[in-house]
Amino acid sequence: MSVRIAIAGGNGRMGRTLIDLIQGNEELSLAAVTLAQNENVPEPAPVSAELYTHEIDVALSEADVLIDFTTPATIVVHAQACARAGVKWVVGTTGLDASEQAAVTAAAGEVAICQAANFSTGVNLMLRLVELATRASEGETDLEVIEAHHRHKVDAPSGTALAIGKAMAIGRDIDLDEHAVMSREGITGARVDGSIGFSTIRGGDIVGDHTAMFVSDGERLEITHRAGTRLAFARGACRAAAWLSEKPAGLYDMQDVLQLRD
Ligand SMILES: NC(=O)C1=CN([C@@H]2O[C@H](COP(=O)(O)OP(=O)(O)OC[C@H]3O[C@@H](n4cnc5c(N)ncnc54)[C@H](OP(=O)(O)O)[C@@H]3O)[C@@H](O)[C@H]2O)C=CC1
Ligand SMILES: O=C(O)C1=N[C@H](C(=O)O)C[C@H](O)C1
Repeated sequence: MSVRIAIAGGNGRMGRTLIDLIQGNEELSLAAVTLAQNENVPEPAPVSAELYTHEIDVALSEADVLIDFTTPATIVVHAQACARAGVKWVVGTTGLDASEQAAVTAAAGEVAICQAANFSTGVNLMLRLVELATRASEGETDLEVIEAHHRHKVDAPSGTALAIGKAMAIGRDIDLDEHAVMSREGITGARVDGSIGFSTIRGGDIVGDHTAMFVSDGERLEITHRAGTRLAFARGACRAAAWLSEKPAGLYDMQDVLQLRD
């Protein structure tokens, strides 16, 4: 039996990529696609127009797992809807505030959820390498994260950049919020020792580039991941959906799916 998937945000960049991908997937079948209230079924529609709905509850009534790459503003409604319907949830949306994140965590008490800032295999391996490199680096090594994305991206730094910063903070045994420097401008003064700096680039159609830098006097290590296509994220999200279908309630991430934990 295939796992029945509802896709939220079917007209979005990730939503369209997922619709195409799921059609060739033997483990998953497409059960429903949601649209924002202001959106229409695309013409021509890539799948039967009957699969599209504006109502999340209608979509969930047909599905085992919701794959969701939409906006932070949808998170609370989708969290409550998944918990109510007993539908598992793959959450890729980034830029959540504390109350939106709390809604995800609360829903994980009812259903299995896989949440990741980045579903690509490469970035998840990179997160492990970053933690390892931070642990191995000297205390005076300066830690910096650079990310670049397409001109339409609305949140900064990217969720992945923040996840890289978190991996650095874990490796150094410090709190990211207390040590992050999100931007620099004007007479900033010299670099603060022990800080983790973030730099953001937005332009054109860049799918998603991330570099973790370990800079010390006399040498520099850079770990870079470049996504060439959104299929890298969509494949991971589909893998997470299939994996999740066997799991009890709880909050998981892509490290669990890829068995990258210690
Ligand atoms: N974790 C990961 O691996 C990845 C995460 N992302 C994240 O996923 C999110 C989406 O990215 P992307 O696809 O590029 O963005 P898009 O803006 O292309 O797609 C989002 C879509 O969701 C729609 N939408 C908004 N509200 C609802 C709703 N209530 N119900 C259904 N649809 C809704 C939007 O409509 P409208 O435009 O009318 O608001 C839009 O069509 C972002 O937060 C991004 O950072 C992206 C790639 C990979
Ligand atoms: O908005 C995007 O496009 C992406 N967002 C995610 C993020 O914020 O890290 C993942 C990927 O980099 C693409």
